[in-house]
Order: sequence, then C-alpha cells, then structure tokens
Amino acid sequence: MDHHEEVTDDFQGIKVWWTSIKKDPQTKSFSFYPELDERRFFKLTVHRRYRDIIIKSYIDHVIKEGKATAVKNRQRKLYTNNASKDWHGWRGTKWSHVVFEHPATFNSLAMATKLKELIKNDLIKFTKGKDYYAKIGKAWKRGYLLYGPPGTGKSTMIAAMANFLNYDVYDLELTTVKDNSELRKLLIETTSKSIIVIEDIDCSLDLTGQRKPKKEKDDDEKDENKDPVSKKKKELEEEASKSSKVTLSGLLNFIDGIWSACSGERIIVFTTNYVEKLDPALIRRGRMDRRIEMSYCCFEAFKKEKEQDSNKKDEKDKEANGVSVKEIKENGFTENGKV
Ligand SMILES: Nc1ncnc2c1ncn2[C@@H]1O[C@H](COP(=O)(O)OP(=O)(O)OP(=O)(O)O)[C@@H](O)[C@H]1O
Repeated sequence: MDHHEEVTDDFQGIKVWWTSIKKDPQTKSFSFYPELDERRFFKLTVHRRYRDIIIKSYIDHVIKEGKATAVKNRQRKLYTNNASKDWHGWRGTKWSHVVFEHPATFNSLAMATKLKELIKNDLIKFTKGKDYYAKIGKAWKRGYLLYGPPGTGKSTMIAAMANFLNYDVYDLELTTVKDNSELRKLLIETTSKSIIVIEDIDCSLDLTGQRKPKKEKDDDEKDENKDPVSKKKKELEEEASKSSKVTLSGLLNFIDGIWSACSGERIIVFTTNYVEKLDPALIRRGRMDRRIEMSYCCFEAFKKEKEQDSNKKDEKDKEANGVSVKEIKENGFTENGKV
C-alpha cells in the first residue's frame, strides 16, 4: 500500500479502515541506509462501540489470515540430503534445495474419485489436528505407505499431496546416510509443514535394517556370473556397506520419537514396489496411518486420463485449424476395470 492509501474490511458486519502511514526520520543525520530510518505502519480505525470486539477477536483473525497467506504465497522447496562429508565447512549444509514446481494435482491424478476424496479429507483432517494431537499426547505427524508396481503414480501422488497442502518436500535418500546418528541429525533439521519422502524403502533397507543401494541390488544377479575380480570387488563393497548402517529400528524410533519433541506438522511417505518384502513392524497401524495401493488405473481413472488427453488435443487442434475435436476414441478395457 502507498503512503496514506486506505482500504476497508468487514468483520462480522463491522466496518474497519486500514490506512498505510509512512514517517520520515526525525533526525537530520546522514545515513547510508535511508530506507532503514523510514517508519511504516498501519492505522486501524473503527467506531468506538466496536473497540472491544476488534481488539479481542479481529486482531487475532488478521494475524492468523496473514500467516496463512504467507504460507500460501511462499515458494516451496524440494530438499535432498547431502552426504555427511558435505555437512561441514562454511558452505556445508545437510540438505540442498531447489524450488518445488511439480505440476501434479489431485485433479490431474488418474485415480478413482472416491479414493482421491478419501486421501484429500484425510490430509485436511491432519492439518487441522493440532489440538487433537496435543490432547492425545502424540507427535503431529502422519505416515503414508504408497505401494504398487513401477510407474503407477506413487511419486506423482506425493507431488499432488505437497501441492494440495502447500508443504515442502524432503526427499530422503537413505543410501547416502551412514548411520542412525546421521539420520537423526537430518530428521531434526526438517521443518514443519513438510512431507518427508523415503522412496523404494525395500531397496534402501532390507529386513535386517542393513543399507543396500537400489542399483547394486538390481545388478546382484548379473554379477554372480562375472569374473573373480568383480566378485571380489562386490565382496569388498558389501563389507564396506556393513560397517555403515541405518537400521530399520533406528528409522522407526526416530519417526516415533524425534517429532514428538519437535512441534509442527510433518507427513512421512514411504513408497515401495514390493509391499510384501517389508517388515510388518514398519507397516503396522500407528506407524503407517494409511496404506494406499497404487495400481494400474481403473475405468474411471482411465476415462479421466482420456478426457485430459482429449482436452490437450482440442487445444492443439484449435491452435492449428480453429476447430475442436470432440471424439474420444474407444479403448480396450477388461471387465474388472483394469487396463
Ligand atoms: N495415476 C496417475 N495419474 C497421472 N499420471 C500418472 C499416473 N501414474 C503414472 N503417471 C505418469 O507416469 C509417470 C511415472 O509415474 P511415477 O513416477 O509417479 O510412478 P511411480 O509409481 O513413482 O514409479 P516408480 O515406482 O518407478 O518410482 C509420470 O510421468 C506420471 O505423470
């Protein structure tokens, strides 16, 4: 707002006036930073008879709305953890970030509408649950397990969740975390209003809690048939990996423990392609509040996809010829709704 600009607001039928005021410095001393000497404030004017209501309720309401708007307008971030050798030194940080700009939304996600609504309601309930979690004495956190074959939209779902809630995303790569103590330090540094993601949990930790990089695991079978040099190299690598461990119990304890001590809302999402490989302790209720199966899309979801494709095609055709294409071509479905 400019100097002396005025806006009005309405609160429970009461009209209030806000005026922006700028005051120049009283002293005539010379300053290299003149703008720091300038004083700006807002004057609130209201009829005398509403003074009590405005002081008791309106000011709180304005502060709350202000905070919500700041959260909505802030640039969200996608964090990835650095290896511990990069944590120290004057430029050292535990997490690196880029601006999070994934376009996925629940609208663009091809999935049964009922399930989408269920997830959205669950998320909304969670964000409004501050008092509830405080009352029951539990950390304000929620765990989701997304499982299903590759390419069924698990990562897309996480992006849609982050966009829906306006949360930051922490992509925690466990294969670069040496031990439980490093994991603890990383988790403590996460901020509230964030989603912590551990993708392909079955590849990052095996059932004994030992780390194992995904690529290594995929190559295991091929390596068996290789020459003795490769075999020896693999043995040495395995030895090295054993000396640095993030255990499953460590991970679970931190999730349950650390965040009870930290205030603020956090969601943790695990993804896996092989739910049957996971330790039941990881996926029991209380640790993973919701388990969501991502599968090849049902009829409803497929229809949505086709509609979107058709809309995109419409736009393109309009650009090219000035005519719209209405027809959605028939596609093959099986009777149980899977494609
Ligand atoms: N249900 C879906 N709705 C919209 N797009 C989808 C859906 N499923 C997959 N896709 C698209 O397919 C691609 C792969 O999806 P995504 O990476 O989310 O799958 P994933 O289950 O996380 O795979 P992986 O297990 O290999 O990590 C993305 O480009 C995404 O847009």
